Amino acid sequence: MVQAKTWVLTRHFEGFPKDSNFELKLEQLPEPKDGEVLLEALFLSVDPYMRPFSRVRMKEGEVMIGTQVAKVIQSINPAFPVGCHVVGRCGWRTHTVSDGTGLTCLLSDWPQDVSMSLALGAIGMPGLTALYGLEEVLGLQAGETLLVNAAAGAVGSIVGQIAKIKGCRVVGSSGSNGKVAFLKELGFDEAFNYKTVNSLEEVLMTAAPDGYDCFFENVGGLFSSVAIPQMKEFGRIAVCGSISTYNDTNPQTGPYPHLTMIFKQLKMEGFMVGRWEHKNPESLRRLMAWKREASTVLGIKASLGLSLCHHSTPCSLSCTQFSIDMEWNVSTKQV
Ligand SMILES: NC(=O)C1=CN([C@@H]2O[C@H](COP(=O)(O)OP(=O)(O)OC[C@H]3O[C@@H](n4cnc5c(N)ncnc54)[C@H](OP(=O)(O)O)[C@@H]3O)[C@@H](O)[C@H]2O)C=CC1
Ligand SMILES: CCCCC/C=C\CC(=O)/C=C/C=C/C=C/[C@@H](O)CCCC(=O)O
Repeated sequence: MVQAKTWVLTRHFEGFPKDSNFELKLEQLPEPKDGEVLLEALFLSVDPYMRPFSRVRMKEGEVMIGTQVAKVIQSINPAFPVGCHVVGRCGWRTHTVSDGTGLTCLLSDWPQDVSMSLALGAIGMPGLTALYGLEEVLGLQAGETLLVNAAAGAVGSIVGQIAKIKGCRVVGSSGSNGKVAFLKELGFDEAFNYKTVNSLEEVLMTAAPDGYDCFFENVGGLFSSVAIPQMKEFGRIAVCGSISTYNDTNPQTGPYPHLTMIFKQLKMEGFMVGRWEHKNPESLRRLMAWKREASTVLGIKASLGLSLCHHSTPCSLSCTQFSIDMEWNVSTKQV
């Protein structure tokens, strides 16, 4: 009988998540029955969406939500034979008995020299979010100028790279000089540290004096208020995330964008990556093809072992994220 280690959300987050929000619990798993598989987690994902999602979708005492790459170690389900690798919404746990619901096999020809951790990053949900935001929401065209914030993150870094592949001019913001250097390495035309600039407005204007055709919005709040007036007439904004507001205990208020949106005739559309799930198999192949065409393109490791920022491990960019070490100790310090 297998014993799973699970991380349980003991208390809903108030402000920034803390170690004390979680408790390690052991769970005896039953033997898999007909149609079931036993999974062993290899890579675990931590994404910003878990903060707002957990608040509305979870009860205290439940295993923390999250996606993982897992290996099938026992199977009575022909769709998932022993040894195959899957992506599944199993939550923060080492082992899972699953009837196959919500499991997706990794691309059958996943190359040996590409870490499967990318199935949680560039060639997984964050990569798909970048692709759909650019193609389905913004309809980004060659020659256009794109702004993306949280640009060194799992989504933003792919947004910038795909936009460059499409022949666009890309401006990205991030919160450290190390991340700015990383964005330059990825081929961003302009990158700046929003925490140290004297004037966000000035730096956005200097980076794109004629304004922005498209804005891939990950941050919300103050950044958004300053960026929206920098759009060109008929500019398009894809609202992917609002990470600067997820830990707020009191909602942020204005300035509100309505007047700028009217005068500049802007389009702003929120989206969730799941809207285009039917396109995922083909889209994942496209992301993998880009990754294979040029080793630097989309070459960001999602996570190694169970360390959970989306850069390489150890992360040289000082991301403040959750991490869970190989002994399954959870921590919210920098990784
Ligand atoms: N709509 C959808 O379907 C999806 C939306 N998302 C959203 O996309 C966004 C990016 O996600 P992802 O790339 O996975 O995230 P990552 O965890 O990879 O990166 C997040 C980065 O956001 C920046 N950030 C954090 N707090 C703040 C803040 N208060 N103000 C400004 N920036 C901040 C930090 O970078 P820095 O140091 O540069 O500030 C941080 O590293 C999130 O908003 C997420 O919710 C993600 C997946 C799907
Ligand atoms: C309920 C409030 C939602 C607010 C939206 C917040 C942020 C946007 C965002 O980050 C959306 C992310 C979507 C991620 C989807 C992930 C799926 O692949 C799996 C999620 C299901 C799960 O983990 O159980």
